[in-house]
Formats: sequence, structure tokens, C-alpha cells
Amino acid sequence: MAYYWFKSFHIFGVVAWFAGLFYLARLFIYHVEAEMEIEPAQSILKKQYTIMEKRLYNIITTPAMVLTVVMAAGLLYTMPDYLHQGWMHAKLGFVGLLLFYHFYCGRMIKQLEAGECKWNSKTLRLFNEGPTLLLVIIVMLVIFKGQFPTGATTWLIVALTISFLATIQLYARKRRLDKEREVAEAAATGKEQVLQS
Ligand code: HEM
Repeated sequence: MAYYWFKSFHIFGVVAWFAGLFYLARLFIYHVEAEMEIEPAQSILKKQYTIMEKRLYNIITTPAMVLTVVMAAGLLYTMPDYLHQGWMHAKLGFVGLLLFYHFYCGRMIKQLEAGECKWNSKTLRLFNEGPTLLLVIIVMLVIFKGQFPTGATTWLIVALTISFLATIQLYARKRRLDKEREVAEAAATGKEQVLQS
């Protein structure tokens, strides 16, 4: 029975942890894009994003990470044989990368607050794909364990997933270009009005 409790709370933890990581990366993008705004909007937005990032990281994302790991330890305690299986070693390796990503986000909150972040919104969008990729790999490992499928259905699912992700990227790129054009047009109109007055 303990195994099912650990597993249920492990999955609750995973869902909340990823929700936090996905939203955090989105906030980083908005935070960096606030640079394009004029004052006082820029300072107000940056201050607000810092508050939101800290609350999300400290109140949801980190406790969810702790819950996931503690419940995982409980699962391994009830199923010690998993520790000798290759898929679990691979899973632990990818979870290590996820933990690195998690703590790097904590560092990035501090850098953004101090105005020392070197990332732009384009590279942050790529950074945002990290947890998605790790989620797919880790879930596949835990479901298929040692017998990863290589049949036609698998390749169809892989192709559909890639096309889905590519569509999202293209749409995001279109929105970014539209926004940049709007900002440039607004700046040009502002200049014209100043010259006319
Ligand atoms: C601290 C690292 C982790 C350890 C040691 C760990 C260990 C485990 C173990 C032993 C199970 C039970 C497997 C079974 O009985 O079939 C499990 C289930 C599961 N884990 Fe993890 N896990 C960890 C982190 C994660 C992460 C980060 C994710 C998500 C990306 C995740 C997703 C899942 C899922 C979805 C299940 C349920 C699978 C099923 O019921 O078939 N785990 N985990």
C-alpha cells in the first residue's frame, strides 16, 4: 500500500514541479522583454516580475521538487530492485540534469533582479524547451523501462510531436516579429509627432 501512496504523491509533485518550471521560464522571457518598454513602465514591470518569480520558485516549484524527490526515495525504498536496473540509472541521470536546470533558474532570478542576466528572449525560449525535453525522456523511461519500442507507431508519434513543437515555435516567432514591428511603428509615429509639434 505504501508504494501506491508514494507513487501518487510522486506524480502530484512532478505535475506541480513542471507547472512551476514552465511558468518560471515564461516569466523570464517577459522579464527580459520588459527592457523594450519605456520608463516608468519598464521599472514597474521588472519589479513585478521579480516578485512573481520569487514567489513561484519558493512557494511552488521548490517545495514540489522536494515532494517529488522525497516520494521517489520512498518508492525506491519499497522497490529496491529498481536501483539495479539500467532504465533507473538513465532516469536518475536525466533527473540530475533537471535538478541542475531547477537550481540554475534560482540563480537566474537573482541575476535578473540585479540586471546582470546575459540571456535574450530568443535564447530564453530555447532554455524553456529544456524541461519539456527532459519530461518526455523521463516519462518514456519510466513507462517503457527496459523495452523501448522502435516500431512504426513510435516513429509516427515522434514525427507528430516534432511537427507540433515546430508549429508552436513558428507561431511564437510570428508573434515576436509582429510585436517588434509594432514597437518600431510606434517609435516612428512618436518621432513624427515630436517633429511636427
Ligand atoms: C528523484 C528522482 C526520481 C526517482 C528516484 C524516481 C523514481 C521512481 C520510481 C521508483 C517509480 C515507480 C516506477 C514503477 O513502479 O513503475 C517512479 C514513477 C514515476 N515517476 Fe519517478 N522518479 C524520480 C523523478 C521523476 C521525475 C522528475 C519525473 C517526471 C519527469 C518522474 C515521473 C514519474 C512517473 C510519471 C511515474 C509513474 C510511472 C508509472 O506509474 O508507470 N519521476 N519514479
